[in-house]
Amino acid sequence: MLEVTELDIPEVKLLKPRVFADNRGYFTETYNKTRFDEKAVPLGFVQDNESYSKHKYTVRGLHYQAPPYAQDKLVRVVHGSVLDVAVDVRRGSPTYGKWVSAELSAENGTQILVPAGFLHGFITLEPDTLVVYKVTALYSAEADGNVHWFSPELGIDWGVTEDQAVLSDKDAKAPPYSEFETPFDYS
Ligand SMILES: Cc1cn([C@H]2C[C@H](O)[C@@H](COP(=O)(O)OP(=O)(O)O[C@H]3O[C@@H](C)C(=O)[C@@H](O)[C@H]3O)O2)c(=O)[nH]c1=O
Repeated sequence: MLEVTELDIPEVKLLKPRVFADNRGYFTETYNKTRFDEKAVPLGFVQDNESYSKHKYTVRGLHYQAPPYAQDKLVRVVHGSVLDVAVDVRRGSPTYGKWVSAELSAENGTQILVPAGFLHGFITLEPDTLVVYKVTALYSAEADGNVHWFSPELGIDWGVTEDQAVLSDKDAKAPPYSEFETPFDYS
């Protein structure tokens, strides 16, 4: 069983796999290709990632990989919690420049599918947060790009002020959305 719901940008989906609880704890299939392809969208994942963030309010994002290394991402949290954010940057999309967010936690077991053509980022809501995600293209340092997470034009509600966030140097120095030229097209 896999429950799939669409967010306000319908290509961004939330997935909830069935959890089998018993006296020992639980079992769940976090990814089943047949069910995923049937209920969400057929995709070929080629890399699994894990990131650990020590502090509450660590922000990672907003990131993308330009074509031909564009990545669809299937993201979940195995310890702690995050607010996960996806921004539509597909030129010509009816929801271009719009963002959606969802809370992912170890407790709710919710996964988010962030398609290629979106900026992606998250803020940890607890210390010791472990995020794991599958992607459909291999990492490419050359194709890697970022946009400043607190760009005012985007108006993302991160639930914090800018000075509260813990960031990498790269993300702190990221160009604002006003300078971003999207490499993605809507099709
Ligand atoms: C993302 C990535 C990074 N790296 C290396 C590059 C760098 O030296 C180190 C840390 O990379 P970063 O600072 O970019 O890691 P991080 O800020 O966690 O980047 C990630 O953020 C989230 C929000 C995403 O959506 C991911 O696609 C990815 O961009 O790991 C890889 O070797 N493979 C990868 O796939």
